[in-house]
Amino acid sequence: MTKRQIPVIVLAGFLGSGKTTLLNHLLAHSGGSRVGVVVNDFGSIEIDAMSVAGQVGSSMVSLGNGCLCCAVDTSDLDAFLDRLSRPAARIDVIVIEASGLAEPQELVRMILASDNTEIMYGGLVEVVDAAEFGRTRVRHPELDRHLGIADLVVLNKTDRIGEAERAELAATLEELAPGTPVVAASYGRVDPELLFDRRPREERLEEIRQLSFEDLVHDGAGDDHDHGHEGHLHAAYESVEFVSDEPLHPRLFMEFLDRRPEGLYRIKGFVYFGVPGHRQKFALHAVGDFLRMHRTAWGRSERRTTQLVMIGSGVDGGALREGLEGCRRAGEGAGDVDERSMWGVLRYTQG
Ligand SMILES: Nc1nc2c(ncn2[C@@H]2O[C@H](COP(=O)(O)OP(=O)(O)OP(=O)(O)O)[C@@H](O)[C@H]2O)c(=O)[nH]1
Repeated sequence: MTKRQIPVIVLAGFLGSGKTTLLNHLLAHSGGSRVGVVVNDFGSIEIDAMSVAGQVGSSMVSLGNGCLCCAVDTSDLDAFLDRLSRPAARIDVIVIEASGLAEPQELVRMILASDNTEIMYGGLVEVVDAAEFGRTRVRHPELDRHLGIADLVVLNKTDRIGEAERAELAATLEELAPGTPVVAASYGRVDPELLFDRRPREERLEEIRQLSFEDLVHDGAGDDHDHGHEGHLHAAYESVEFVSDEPLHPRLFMEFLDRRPEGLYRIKGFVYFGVPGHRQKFALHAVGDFLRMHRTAWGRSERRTTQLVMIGSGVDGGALREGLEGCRRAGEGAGDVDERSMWGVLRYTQG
C-alpha cells in the first residue's frame, strides 16, 4: 500500500485580501479533517497568528517577522513541516498562510525542495480582494504573475462590489489565469473540499520553475540577498509596530486614523480604550480606505494592551509611531475620556 502524503497548500494573496478570514473559515468547517497551519506574518507582532490561534492550538506554528519567501535558511519552515507531519500529529492537510507581501512561487519552491517524504505540494490558492484588486494591480503588476501560477483563485469580498464589476473581474482573472477555477466568496466562505482536494497542475509547476529561473537571471545570479529580492512585492514596503499598555484615547486615535497617509495600506491589530462600557478588545482592520473594528472579549489572563502593525510603502515610520504615542490617554491634550468620545470608534465597529 502506498503511503498517503500530506498535501501542503499555500494560501497567498495581497495585503488584507482575506487570507486569515478564509483560513478561519476552513478551520471552523474542516469536517473531520485535521488541519495544520503555518502562519507567516510580515511584522514582528504576530497578529495573524493571534487571530487563528484559538482554533488550532498545537497544530499551528508561526513564522513571524519578515516574508518567508525571502528566508535564505529554510530550516525553520522545514522544522515546522516536520513537526506538523509526524504521524503522531495525525494531520490530514497543512495550510501555509503566506504574508500579504510574499512571493508565492518562492514558497512553492521551498515545499517542492523539501526532503520531507511525509508531505507533498498541494497547490497554490490566491485570494483576490474584489474591492481593491483594480487599484492594487496598477501599483503591483507582479500580482498578475502570482495569479498565473495559482491552482485556485478565490475572488473574495464580492459583497463589496456590484454584478457588473464582478463580471469584469471574472473576465480579467480568466485572462490572467486561463483555465484556473475562480470561486467567488465573501468572508472567505468557500467549500473546504475545493482546497483540500486540489492537486497542483503539472504545467503550473513548470511555470514556477521557469519563473524562478527568470528571477535569477533578472537579479544577477541572485547571490546577494538584498539585491536578489528587488523585484519582490515586499521590497517597497515596511512595517511599523506599536504597543501600548496605556489605553488609547478614542477621539485622538480616530483623528490619527483619519489622517493616515496614503501609502499606509494596511493596519491590523487590537486596541484597548478602557472607556467605561467599552473596555473590550477592539480588533482593528484597515485595508486601503476601508476601516472596520469589532469587539471581542479579552482572554482570561490576557493583558489589556494595544498592539498594532502598520504596513505601507513610502511611509514615515517615526511619524506614525509618534502619532500613536500622542493617542495614549495620559498624552498631552488627551483631556477627559467619557462615553461620547467613543462615538467615532463605534461608527466603524461591528458587534
Ligand atoms: N466586506 C468584506 N470584508 C472582508 C471579507 N473578507 C475579509 N474581510 C475583512 O477584511 C479585513 C482583512 O481580512 P484578513 O483576513 O485579515 O486579510 P489577510 O489577507 O489575512 O490580511 P494580511 O495578512 O494583512 O495580508 C478584515 O477586516 C476582514 O474582516 C469579505 O469577503 N468582505
